[in-house]
Amino acid sequence: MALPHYVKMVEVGPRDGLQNEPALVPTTVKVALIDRLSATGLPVIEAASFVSPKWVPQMADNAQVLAGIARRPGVRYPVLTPNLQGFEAALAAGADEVAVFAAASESFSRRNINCSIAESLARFAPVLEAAAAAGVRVRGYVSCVLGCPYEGRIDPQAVAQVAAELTRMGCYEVSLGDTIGVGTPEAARAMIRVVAAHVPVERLAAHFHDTYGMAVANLYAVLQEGVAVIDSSVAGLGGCPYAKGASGNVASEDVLYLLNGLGIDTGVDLDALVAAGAYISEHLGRVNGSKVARARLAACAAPG
Ligand SMILES: CC(C)(COP(=O)([O-])OP(=O)([O-])OC[C@H]1O[C@@H](n2cnc3c(N)ncnc32)[C@H](O)[C@@H]1OP(=O)([O-])[O-])[C@@H](O)C(=O)NCCC(=O)NCCSC(=O)C[C@@](C)(O)CC(=O)[O-]
Repeated sequence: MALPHYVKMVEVGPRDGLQNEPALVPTTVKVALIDRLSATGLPVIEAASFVSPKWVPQMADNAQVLAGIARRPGVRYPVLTPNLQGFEAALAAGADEVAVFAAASESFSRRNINCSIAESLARFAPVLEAAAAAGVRVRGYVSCVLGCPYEGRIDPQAVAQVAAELTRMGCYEVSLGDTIGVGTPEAARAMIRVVAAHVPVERLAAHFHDTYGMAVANLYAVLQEGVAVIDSSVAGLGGCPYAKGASGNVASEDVLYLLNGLGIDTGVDLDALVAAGAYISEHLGRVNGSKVARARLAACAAPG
């Protein structure tokens, strides 16, 4: 299949990236990061999650984050909602889009949201109903699409079943998470082919973590299968609190460099994205997880 002409980049750093930070990141820093990201041309920035603060303390300031950001016209700011309680809180905080999150692995579902896959889907049903009534779009996630930290290999048919059910329930897009970043290109391609037999490929997103350094290669494989929505995290921030050892999402700067090199339009400015990643890396006091950003920053710092 020909490569897409346009890819929608979904920035998940402020949520997926920061949810795993051990020290609480000040709300003002989260807001400043999101505002820097929205100035880069990114069309979607996942801003927070409305989950139990006992489970993920880093996201406890979700409403303050939504209240603090300067919403840019044309940019969407989805938030994660695992149940109706989360949805109602998100709506009250002014969320314009939400995401529900399931898994293709029973063990991961239990560890992440304390219920089976079937129970999670049953919990999402009232969220989707309430969202439809409120005119709020809902995205769906499926975790562990290329491997599970507790069960190992995951059958692509299991991924397809959950993705198809989320679509049937009303999710406009389903994001497929390689939560622990164990995929390789042909496995990613094969998984997409199986899922795309049940859900149109235009409605699928790739959400790949870079634990084994394969994410960019995996993205190139699934772009060739027609996937045109990519989730990524500025400076490669993150990990998952319920997947020990999982590193961050693929870095947004690395994805953009790949897409620019392939001549695929995104509307995102690489220099502005590098600057946003430098800002948060400096705040967190950590090495920038994007190789592209490190190279660009080093080139800027070099004399002459
Ligand atoms: C789903 C629950 C809440 C179930 O947790 P539970 O303990 O089974 O829930 P419960 O309904 O029995 O409620 C227990 C307590 O939580 C409260 N509660 C209940 N719901 C909410 C809510 N929405 N917001 C705030 N508080 C809530 C509720 O009020 C109660 O409070 P208490 O009476 O004890 O004071 C919990 O397991 C949870 O919050 N899990 C979140 C886990 C999480 O955020 N994981 C990371 C995101 S997923 C991810 O990163 C993967 C992804 C999406 O990026 C894709 C990929 O890479 O694979």
